[in-house]
Amino acid sequence: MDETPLLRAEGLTRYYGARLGCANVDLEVYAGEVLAVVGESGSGKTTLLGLLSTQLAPTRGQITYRGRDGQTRDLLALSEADRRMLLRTDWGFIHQDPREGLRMRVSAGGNVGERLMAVGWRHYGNIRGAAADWLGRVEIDTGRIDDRPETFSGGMRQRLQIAKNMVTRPRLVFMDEPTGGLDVSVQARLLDLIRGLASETGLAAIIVTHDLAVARLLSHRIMVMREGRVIETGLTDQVLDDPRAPYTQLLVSSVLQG
Ligand SMILES: Nc1ncnc2c1ncn2[C@@H]1O[C@H](COP(=O)(O)OP(=O)(O)OP(=O)(O)O)[C@@H](O)[C@H]1O
Repeated sequence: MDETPLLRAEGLTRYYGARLGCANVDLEVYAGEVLAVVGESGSGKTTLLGLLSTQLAPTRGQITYRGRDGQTRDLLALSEADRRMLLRTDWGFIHQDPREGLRMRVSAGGNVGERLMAVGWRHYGNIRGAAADWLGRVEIDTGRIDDRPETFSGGMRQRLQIAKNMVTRPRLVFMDEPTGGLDVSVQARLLDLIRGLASETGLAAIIVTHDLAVARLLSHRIMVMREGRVIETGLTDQVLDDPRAPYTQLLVSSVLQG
């Protein structure tokens, strides 16, 4: 692993008026590492993901990112155009609801191809070839390349959203409950797929989930949040097998009982 983190946040704090979203979050993510952010509803996970991906402005705090050129930059000082470029190339964002990450009336191939065109690909045959390749990798029949995602099942839509994000070979992917709202059997397949892609491509990922089983399966490190604050952080197996904070103990045991 590279010694400089890919992404580093210090003291990240966000208030919505008087209501706290999250407070004083410090974190680092290294290349090839999957970090899970877990916590109950309202603990600040989505807020944190929004802040880290620069879609939400912090009240306080700093975020730096190491680009492909090896330079570490202050994310909050980037121009809007540079931020947008990062989101299209170096980063991916997998929404819980695939409809937020896809254009439902554009063909599956068009959805994937669009992202390549945004980074300058022009040759139709190459774009279609890359789209077909990625559909295959996420186990969507390439015969469906001209179909719209509105004709796809929930699991297929989510796999298409993943293909769309992965086609530009991002270095960091943000995922917000990527398997939420899907049947358990569909979830299991999707988790396998994400795990395979992450280890194959050396991708770094920050995954927000309330599901400890998802965190266990996908992440190397875990961060537990409660009421906007980080309660505990560490290696996933260590934290889940031997939680230190009483709150984490409660979280882990309630899952075991459930
Ligand atoms: N747009 C907003 N305006 C006002 N308060 C907000 C807004 N978004 C989030 N909050 C508040 O910030 C806190 C953290 O919410 P957040 O959505 O980040 O939690 P979460 O852990 O992602 O929850 P969930 O799992 O339900 O999505 C909550 O108290 C929430 O009410």
